[in-house]
Amino acid sequence: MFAAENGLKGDPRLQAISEAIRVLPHFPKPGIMFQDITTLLLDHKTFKDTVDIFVDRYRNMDISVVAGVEARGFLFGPSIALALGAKFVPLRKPGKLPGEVISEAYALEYGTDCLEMHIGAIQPGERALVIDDVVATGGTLSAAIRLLERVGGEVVECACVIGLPETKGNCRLNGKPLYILVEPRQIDNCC
Ligand SMILES: O=P(O)(O)OC[C@H]1O[C@H](OP(=O)(O)OP(=O)(O)O)[C@H](O)[C@@H]1O
Ligand SMILES: Nc1ncnc2[nH]cnc12
Repeated sequence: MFAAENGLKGDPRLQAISEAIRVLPHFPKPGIMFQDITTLLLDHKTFKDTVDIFVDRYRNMDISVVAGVEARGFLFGPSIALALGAKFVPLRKPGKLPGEVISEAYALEYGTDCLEMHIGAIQPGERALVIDDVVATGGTLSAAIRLLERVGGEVVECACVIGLPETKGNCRLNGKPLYILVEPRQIDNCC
């Protein structure tokens, strides 16, 4: 669900967040409209508003785990975790975590990728929020949900700053709710 349809209708922070995201056409390959959140991070107020919206939403949901998806989920997740009094668990690409891991493969547009999580990072029954910058097909978040559920975690919700149109239907999010702040803008400065 989009934040604007869920209590934040007309909230000027959402428009500011949308406008702070740079849209770069044809990155990393032709035809992709890349949603670049690094420009949002340059704007302290808007960056803080982004984190605060998530913190306000999850403050009273008894979340003890914030799981961030590599790489850009790492930019938002730790701040949210600290504000909630929760632990932060990194979900990393293959071969990056030094300890014993469990892995979940997922489909990309072309080929597959994989996310890994340290065994022992979360305990059965812990309530988790999964955070990333963008959801497009939902494949990445679905793998994240599977990882957490394999060790008995309860995924309360997945949260993203941006939801691409492909998100509609949410069919690949394993039945878990998805909370999105803004839709992508189509273009900034084309070609
Ligand atoms: O919903 P999906 O279709 O799965 O796509 C969303 C994922 O794609 C991007 O990461 P990317 O795979 O580019 O990895 P990176 O952050 O390591 O560059 C983005 O940060 C999400 O994690
Ligand atoms: N258009 C896009 N911009 C940024 N990250 C993405 N991940 C998948 N599609 C993306």
